[in-house]
Amino acid sequence: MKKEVQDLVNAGVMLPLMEEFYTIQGEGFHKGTAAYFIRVGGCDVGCHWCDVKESWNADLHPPTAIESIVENAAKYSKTIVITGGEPLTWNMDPLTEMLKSQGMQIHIETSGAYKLTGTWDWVCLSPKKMKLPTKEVYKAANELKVIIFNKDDFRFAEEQAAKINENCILYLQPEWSKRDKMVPLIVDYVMQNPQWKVSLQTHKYLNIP
Ligand SMILES: C[S@@+](CC[C@H](N)C(=O)[O-])C[C@H]1O[C@@H](n2cnc3c(N)ncnc32)[C@H](O)[C@@H]1O
Ligand SMILES: Nc1nc2[nH]cc(C(=O)O)c2c(=O)[nH]1
Ligand code: SF4
Ligand SMILES: [Mg+2]
Repeated sequence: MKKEVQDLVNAGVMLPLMEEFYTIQGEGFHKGTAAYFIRVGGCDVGCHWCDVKESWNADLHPPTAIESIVENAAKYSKTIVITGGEPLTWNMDPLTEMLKSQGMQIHIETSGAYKLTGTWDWVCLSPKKMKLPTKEVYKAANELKVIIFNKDDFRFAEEQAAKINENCILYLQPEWSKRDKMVPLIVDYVMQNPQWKVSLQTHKYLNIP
């Protein structure tokens, strides 16, 4: 990548854009709501069950001016979800400022592993054991969404819930490939521990992006 472009990416005024699509938020608190998704490339958290591994290598995704990202988004929706990859790999201040100036509601899907940048109307924190969230993200999170791949993830979920702000809504979401095994355990767990709610990847059942 040319140095000029690299500098713009580092500043957050260009971002490696993997894909953008208008769909229904499938997961968590806003499931069922129409939203425009912006998927930014780049992630080195390394979840072995990640369902978008193609996003990891930022070099495979074209550096794109945030003006053009915002211009596209404005055609579709007032509700924007920034995801990835790990969006907090990059400085989210310029993108979120520009989306806000267009009056958009901006949500983020994040592992919280890097510095919290950007201004957000909704923060979905999905913490990962390999790279834990920063203190700031625990404070800012509106929902905590822990992925359940095995039984130890229930322990991890409680450990994360102990660190989160008191208004945060708590979700357990089955890892997709383990859903048949994990869903019954999650159902029992939520009935025993009703401070938690179930989140499913409903878009996968609906066969939409
Ligand atoms: C692909 S990640 C991108 C955003 C950010 N890197 C993160 O992990 O939160 C979007 C959401 O999908 C979840 N996810 C990824 N792979 C999954 C899988 N195989 N089963 C269930 N949820 C998954 C993540 O935990 C996260 O909540
Ligand atoms: N429909 C739909 N809802 C989603 N919620 C979080 C997603 C993500 O990959 O961040 C996602 C996604 O990829 N599609
Ligand atoms: S942090 Fe998110 S994008 Fe990165 S590997 Fe894990 S699930 Fe995938
Ligand atoms: Mg997804």
